[in-house]
Amino acid sequence: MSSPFPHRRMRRLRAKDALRGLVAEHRLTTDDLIYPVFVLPGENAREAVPSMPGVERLSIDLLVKEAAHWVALGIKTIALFPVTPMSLKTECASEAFNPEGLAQQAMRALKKVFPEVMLMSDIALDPFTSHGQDGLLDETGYVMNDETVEVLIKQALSHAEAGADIVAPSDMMDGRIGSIRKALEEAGHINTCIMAYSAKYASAYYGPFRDAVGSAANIKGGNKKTYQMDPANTDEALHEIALDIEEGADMVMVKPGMPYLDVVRRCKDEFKVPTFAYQVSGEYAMHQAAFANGWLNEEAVILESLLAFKRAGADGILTYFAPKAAELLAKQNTK
Ligand SMILES: NCc1[nH]cc(CCC(=O)O)c1CC(=O)O
Ligand SMILES: [Mg+2]
Repeated sequence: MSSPFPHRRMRRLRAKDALRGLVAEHRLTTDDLIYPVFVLPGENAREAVPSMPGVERLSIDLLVKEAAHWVALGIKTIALFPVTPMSLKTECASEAFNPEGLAQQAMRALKKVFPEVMLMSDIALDPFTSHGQDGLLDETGYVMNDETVEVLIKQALSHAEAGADIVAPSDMMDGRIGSIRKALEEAGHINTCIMAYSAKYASAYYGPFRDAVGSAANIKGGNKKTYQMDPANTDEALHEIALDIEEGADMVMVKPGMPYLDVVRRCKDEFKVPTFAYQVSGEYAMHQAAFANGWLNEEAVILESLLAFKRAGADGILTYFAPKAAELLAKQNTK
């Protein structure tokens, strides 16, 4: 057999924009984006997050104002993360299910003005515990599973009542998806979706987020390794995901994102369910640092980084770049 050259020229299909477009296997659109935002108490409050340049924490009034811009850009889902004052944090995290809590109020305010925008809410106790862990502690400092799940159920119900379209448990307690699903059904919230943070790793990439919500300083024990996953494992991720699907998750998530795209791919191949990934705060921070130094081209790298998630099998991406990416996509489409 002679060599296939020159009949098979891989470069042939790369010669023109239109050809490349024709054979592109994956595409990023604004439909794929979920925008995580931080909510402050009070009014007319706007605070930068030093470790996340370009990200601002906003009080509800400003959040509603800014949301008009995001909606105009085509963003359809917003994930809310409340910043709880230290004075409201307790051992038992009861602020988590306060119907007048910050997340609950923010959801009602946004729903009123933008009924078509989907609201996703974080189910976990870390913004509300005085010790910064995602659950209730026993006397040794261990996060108690079943006791924590009882509180998560109340939190999820209060979010559904406040208008959450998607509740997203990010706590990594065992059995919480099944318990929350059952409670939602019993309360008549049959169409509230659950996006499970199923394969959530004990990652050092969450640092800037913990600055943003003010839980960094107070994490007792310093890490979350007794409930979040070991970065060494992937078979375990599939086991976690299988359980969450069985318990009633509508969508599953892998987190962090870029360093864990192998897990996204394995998840999609194995389960074929709606699969999401979170490009977390640390990933955002390192990109921004490189952009600020002129080391990477901001526009090209943002779109490439997000397209990589699609290629790995993600159906959507939580990203702090969402508005910027939407802007870039709009620009691309009018070219
Ligand atoms: N359970 C809370 C939660 N929900 C999302 C993130 C991280 C998001 C990010 O880093 O952007 C965290 C932090 C943590 O688990 O410590
Ligand atoms: Mg699990």
